Amino acid sequence: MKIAVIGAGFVGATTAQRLVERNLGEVVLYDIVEGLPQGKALDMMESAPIWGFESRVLGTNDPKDLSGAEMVVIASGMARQPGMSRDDLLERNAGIVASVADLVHEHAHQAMVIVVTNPVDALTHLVAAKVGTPKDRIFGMGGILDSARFRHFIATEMGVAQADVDAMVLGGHGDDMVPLPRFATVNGVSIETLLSADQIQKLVARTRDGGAEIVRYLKKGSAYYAPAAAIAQMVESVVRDQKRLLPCSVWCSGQYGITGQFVGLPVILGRSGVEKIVELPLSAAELKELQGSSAHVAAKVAKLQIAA
Ligand SMILES: NC(=O)C1=CN([C@@H]2O[C@H](COP(=O)(O)OP(=O)(O)OC[C@H]3O[C@@H](n4cnc5c(N)ncnc54)[C@H](O)[C@@H]3O)[C@@H](O)[C@H]2O)C=CC1
Ligand SMILES: O=C([O-])CC(=O)C(=O)O
Repeated sequence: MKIAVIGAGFVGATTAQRLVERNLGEVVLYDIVEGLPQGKALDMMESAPIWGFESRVLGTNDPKDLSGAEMVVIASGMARQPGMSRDDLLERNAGIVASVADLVHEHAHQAMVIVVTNPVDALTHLVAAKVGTPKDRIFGMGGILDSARFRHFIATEMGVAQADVDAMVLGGHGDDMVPLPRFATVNGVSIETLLSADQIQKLVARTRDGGAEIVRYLKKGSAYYAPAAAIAQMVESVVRDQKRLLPCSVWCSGQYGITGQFVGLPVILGRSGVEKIVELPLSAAELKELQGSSAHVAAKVAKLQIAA
């Protein structure tokens, strides 16, 4: 499968690396900065004999190279700086993503699209509107990353294997995301029986702050190793038709009482894209939080004044 990654910055380039190292397809890494995607692609290809992968990555500044891509990952745009929220990126990144959406529409309008640029839920809405991608073939990345952070924090707090921890974070990928401790387990055992309410609340708060915590350390940008792993997991579920159950920002048409917008929900991802939105039996309080987070996304979308 030909997979285009748009934006050869920290997230885009690390994603390209993860995709080729897992032999998930032929990757085209596109950026507007001359030489940047070419240099990073050549560097990655020079690791192929050592690391032993056969997939190739082509770096380019020519939008024509996007032609024929079956999947497009959009990771172009500004990353936040300390003190900023993801929402503060809305106007700047909407302009960048809108111009990228025009390129995708022109060169790869049949492609399945994964949006990463923040604020991701609102910008997924923008791309869907501009490219005209069917709603089950476009989704945003946020929930897998937030869930991975929650899982990591639980594993670290308990001193157990990372692989034994499962957890789910729903809602918009922002400060009011909705971690669900009631659905978090260590090898099938609810964390509510293993940790105190106070410990769980601290893990939830650290998860909500997870992106900002990295920004405070890096000072000049945001996370990219875990984000790239999350994107690669989405791509792999589609390319290998794995039908993984993963939280992704998807178009809601009544699920969880939410209609006409993108927000993070559990979905089954397979070869045809979003094959099913899974409806969990949320408590009234969890549902209220999810709907509140989705109302926040809707307010951002309203600011973008996207033509219907
Ligand atoms: N959804 C999520 O969970 C996550 C989202 N992000 C977001 O991903 C985005 C990228 O982050 P980084 O890679 O760290 O930033 P970066 O600054 O390292 O890279 C951004 C790249 O986009 C390129 N670019 C700008 N305009 C472009 C255009 N019109 N066409 C093609 N390329 C263009 C830039 O030249 C740059 O190379 C940010 O908006 C960040 O907030 C980052 C991590 C997680
Ligand atoms: O925090 C940011 O701005 C980047 C991001 O979305 C994350 O790492 O969760």
